[in-house]
This record gives sequence, structure tokens and C-alpha cells, in this order.
Amino acid sequence: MRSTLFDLEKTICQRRTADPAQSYVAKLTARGRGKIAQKVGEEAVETVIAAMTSDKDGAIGESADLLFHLLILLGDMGIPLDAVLDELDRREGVSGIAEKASRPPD
Ligand SMILES: N=c1c2ncn([C@@H]3O[C@H](COP(=O)(O)OP(=O)(O)OP(=O)(O)O)[C@@H](O)[C@H]3O)c2ncn1[C@@H]1O[C@H](COP(=O)(O)O)[C@@H](O)[C@H]1O
Repeated sequence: MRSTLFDLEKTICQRRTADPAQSYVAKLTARGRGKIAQKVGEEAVETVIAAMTSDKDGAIGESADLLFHLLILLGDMGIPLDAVLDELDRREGVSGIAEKASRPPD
């Protein structure tokens, strides 16, 4: 399996406390979780816009930005990428339709 996301997670962890003048990760982290979360939202919107305009190259670039900023946010919250992947593994083979139907009524 490609280790790209795990390698990036490690880099982000190392850069969090770097000099904000030298590191984007450190600069964004220093601005606080609200700003990091805002960036995740912006990159998500930009991904959606690329999709809605059928801009494949744009969608690839914006998806990379989204994953990068999501990893910064997870790192800031102390959530390892492994925890997210474990959750996806837990859901494997469970149809989204069946899962929704099994939820208790509101
Ligand atoms: N993958 C990335 C990556 N993707 C995007 N970006 C940066 O993310 C920023 C987002 O761009 P935007 O135009 O959306 O934001 P902005 O205008 O800078 O910010 P705002 O003023 O809007 O808040 C840009 O500065 C991009 O260069 C990245 N910066 C770093 N990485 C990785 O993170 C590592 C550590 O980076 P540093 O922390 O900078 O050393 C690098 O070696 C790379 O592997």
C-alpha cells in the first residue's frame, strides 16, 4: 500500500512546532484550530466547485489540498490517521443503504 498519507502525517507532526516563517504547517497551526478547520472547509468547497465544472485536474489538485489540510486538522486534534482508516475498515462491506435503514428512528 502507498505510504504517502502516513509519510505526510509524520511530516506534518514534525513541522507543527517549526518556525512559522519557514513552515506553512507551523504557520497555520499557530493561527489555531478554527483557522485550520476553515481551511479544510475552503478546500472542500473548492473540490466541489472543480467537480461541478468537470475540472478533473482541478479536482485532483483541490483534493490534494483537502487531504493535506484534513491531516493538519487531525494532527491538531491528536487523532491519528490510523483511527480514521480503522473506522473505514469497520464499515467495510456494510452498504450505506443498509446502515441507514438500521438506524433507530428519530
Ligand atoms: N502538501 C503540502 C501542501 N499542499 C498545499 N500546501 C500549501 O498550502 C497553502 C494553501 O494555499 P491557499 O492559497 O489555499 O492558502 P493561503 O493563501 O496560503 O492561505 P490563507 O491566506 O488563505 O489562509 C499554500 O501555501 C500551499 O503551498 C502545502 N504545503 C506543504 N505540503 C507538505 O507539507 C510539508 C511541510 O511543509 P512546511 O510546513 O511548509 O514545511 C511539505 O514538505 C509538503 O510535503
